[in-house]
Amino acid sequence: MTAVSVLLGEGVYNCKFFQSSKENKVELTTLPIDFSATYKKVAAARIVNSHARSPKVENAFVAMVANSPEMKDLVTKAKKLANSDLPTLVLGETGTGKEMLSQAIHHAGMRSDNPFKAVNCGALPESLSDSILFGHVKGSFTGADKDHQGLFEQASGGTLFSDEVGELSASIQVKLLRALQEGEITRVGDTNSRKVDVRVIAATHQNLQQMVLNGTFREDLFYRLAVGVLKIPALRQRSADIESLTQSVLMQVNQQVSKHPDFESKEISQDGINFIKQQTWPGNIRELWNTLSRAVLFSDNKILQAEDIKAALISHENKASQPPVVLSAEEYFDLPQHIDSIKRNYIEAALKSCLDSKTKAAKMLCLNNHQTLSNWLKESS
Ligand SMILES: Nc1ncnc2c1ncn2[C@@H]1O[C@H](COP(=O)(O)OP(=O)(O)OP(=O)(O)O)[C@@H](O)[C@H]1O
Repeated sequence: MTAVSVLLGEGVYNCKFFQSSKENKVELTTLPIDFSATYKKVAAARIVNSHARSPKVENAFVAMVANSPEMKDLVTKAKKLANSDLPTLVLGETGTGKEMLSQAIHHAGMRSDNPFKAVNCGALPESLSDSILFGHVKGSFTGADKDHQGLFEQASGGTLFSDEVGELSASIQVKLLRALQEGEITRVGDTNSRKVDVRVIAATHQNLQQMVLNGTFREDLFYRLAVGVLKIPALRQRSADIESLTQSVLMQVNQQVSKHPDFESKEISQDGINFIKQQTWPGNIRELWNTLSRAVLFSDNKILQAEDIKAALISHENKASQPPVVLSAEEYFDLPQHIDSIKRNYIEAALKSCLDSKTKAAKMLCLNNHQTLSNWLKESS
């Protein structure tokens, strides 16, 4: 009779099989089944799922309000991704919580003891982006008076959150691809490359797939980044979150201003919450946060009412400042030209205050991306 026994090796899946018989005693044997291929996926799924419910993971996500079915589903996926160490792409409009979600993934995962570094690729000065991301060696350019570690090296063992990844120039896209593919970077001016072990979580409010089609974003980089994809819904698409988000943000705003000598903790009425629910919030949770901060600061009411929120809304103020339009029946008014001139004025003002950063100016004007801003500018000139 032949008995087969399984001996577990160092890893969970390293198995050796022995068979014993009177004739041959005990000998190493092979089985016509690839156990590791069959059970590895099941075991891995079990590990990821049990990890996804651990206290460490729950703590990492505790501050994220997620009551709506869309957000619950998203957070469940994010918890699984946290332990997978896969490159992750977080999509969502401005202010929806892309950085907060990425931080939670980092803190829930196995890299949590190492740094979380964040970079806004849209705000990187063209001439320094290479050095900021990948570092430089002394003397590589004017002002490089000592060796400098880039963010990739600073995030060693941890996570690099690359916000507005669609803004990276073609040459930096190539270097990022190499860092992801080979795990290697080269400092500016260096002849040797260095190994890096960094998880990249990229984020964007842009349509990267469209950018791939337009030829402005590398297809190979897109597929490298878009392994785990998480799309955060806009605030107006998750009304079930608005009340708890409002309460959570209000609590944090109260905490922030609590050191002020005249501080009085504020609450919000149901009427105030209903008003918040009716707004479209193009700036999402960040806009809600800023609006509530202004309302807490300016209102004399201990319980914030709808009119307090209305008064604190920037967009409402803008609308209120428009004069009423009066036109007579025989009058002609060139509305397209008027709209063009409004567009041009606002874009120029935004570019000026954002020091010519098209991405920031587009964000300021609640446009989808810098390309929309460029198109509008071209059309209105
Ligand atoms: N689900 C949430 N629960 C509680 N607070 C949130 C949530 N999502 C976002 N916030 C808060 O909203 C603000 C904006 O979030 P965050 O900076 O992560 O957005 P973002 O999408 O990365 O913005 P941007 O596109 O401008 O970079 C932060 O103050 C954050 O703490």
